[in-house]
Order: sequence, then structure tokens, then C-alpha cells
Amino acid sequence: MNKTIVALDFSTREEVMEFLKGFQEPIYVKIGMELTYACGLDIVKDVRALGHHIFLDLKLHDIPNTVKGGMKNLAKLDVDIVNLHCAGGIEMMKAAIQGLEEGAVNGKRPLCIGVTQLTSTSKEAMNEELGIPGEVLDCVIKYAKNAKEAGLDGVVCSVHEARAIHEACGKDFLTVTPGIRLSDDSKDDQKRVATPAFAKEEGCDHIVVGRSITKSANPQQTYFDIEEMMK
Ligand SMILES: O=C(O)c1cc(=O)[nH]c(=O)n1[C@@H]1O[C@H](COP(=O)(O)O)[C@@H](O)[C@H]1O
Repeated sequence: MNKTIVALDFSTREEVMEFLKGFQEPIYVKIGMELTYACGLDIVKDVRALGHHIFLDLKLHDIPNTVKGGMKNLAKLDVDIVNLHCAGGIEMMKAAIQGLEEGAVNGKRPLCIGVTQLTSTSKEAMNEELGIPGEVLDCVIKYAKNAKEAGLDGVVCSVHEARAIHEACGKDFLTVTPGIRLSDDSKDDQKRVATPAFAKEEGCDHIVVGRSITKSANPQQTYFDIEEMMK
């Protein structure tokens, strides 16, 4: 299975198709809000038709009943992974799983992972703006345990928390880690960043990589170089 999930943060179908043209074998891609809000959910079907694995990143966060209904409809798209914000709480996460089970295609629901603290959030912002005291790690572990209790399959976290999450929630509990930067890349809006090599060392199950690949001079080569680093 591909370790790298490429964030297709494009605003047109043409850019997506142009990017994917460079890949003969299926890869793992992430379709998020930028692309979905531009192209609608039809883009999911188009990318699936090319054989690629899909993490549909719409980060649901609402009352339990609304999330349940939303997840039921997302499950029908037969994607591999969907996500939500753990901050919605255990009842919301349980409702999400119920919705996914109700919408499951051929009895198989998508994996569901919870965003703990966004990799763009620093300790200072979490303490002062979000009003959550303490270390980011403690909050992330708490949210991961909640996600596990609710029946989720894993979490989105930074590389720096993945090892502790596996220790707290078991090694089969997925850690999907964005905030990946190659050593000479700019951090942009990310705060808790790490290299692919460090992600491998920390045992991350998947890394999510956007701009380091999509904005590189040779995106396909950069992708294969990163996959190689993760082996
Ligand atoms: O859920 C996500 O995928 C996500 C969670 C998170 O905490 N941080 C984060 O960056 N992401 C996503 O991962 C991708 C990172 O993009 P780059 O910073 O360009 O590599 C973006 O598509 C984000 O939406």
C-alpha cells in the first residue's frame, strides 16, 4: 500500500487530470474542500475511475444527527477514507460511524479518521486562541483516545505525536500525518512539521503531502522519491 497520500489541493479538474497523467499505477490521493467546492463530488468519481485510492477530506464537525446523515451519503461514494474533527466529541464520532455503516457499499464502510489538532496549530494558539491549556501532545492523545472509544479507525495528527498515539491506542490505530516538509521547503502555514524520514522513524502509517509534491519542479519524481524514503 502507498504510504504517501498526495493532497490534490487544486481548483480545477484540468489541473487534477494533468497531475494524475504522470502516474501509470494507482496512488493514494486526498480530495479536500478546495477541489470539492470547485468541482463538486463528481471529481471523486472521476479520480476513482482512474483507479486511485481516495481519502475524502471534508472534516465533518456538526451535531451528531447531521454528521450521521452526511457520513451516510459520503459512504455511498465508496471512498477509502473519510474524516471529521475529533473536537465534535464522542457522541458525534459514534454517529459518524453509524452513518458510514448505513451507507456502506457491499457491506464495507470507508475508514474514518479524526483530526486531533490541526498541524497548523501551535501550542500558543491552542492555549490562547482555542482556550485549551497544556501541551498539544496531551490534547492530541486525549482526542485520539476519544476517537478510539467512538470506534474510529485512527486519527490525523502531526508526526511528533504518532508514536505516543500508537502507544496509547495500539499499533493498528492509524496515524495519518500531514505537515510534511522536505528539509529545504518553507513551512508555509504549517506549524508542527517533519520530514518523511522522521515520519518513517516515528512509525506513521501514512503521510499526507501537498505542496512539496504539487508545487515541485518535477511532481512525479518528488512523489517517488518520498515513497522511497518511506519504505
Ligand atoms: O486533514 C488533513 O488532511 C489535514 C489535517 C491537518 O491537521 N493538517 C493538514 O495540513 N491537513 C491537510 O493536509 C494537506 C497539507 O498540505 P501541504 O501543507 O501543502 O503539504 C492539506 O490538504 C491540509 O488540508
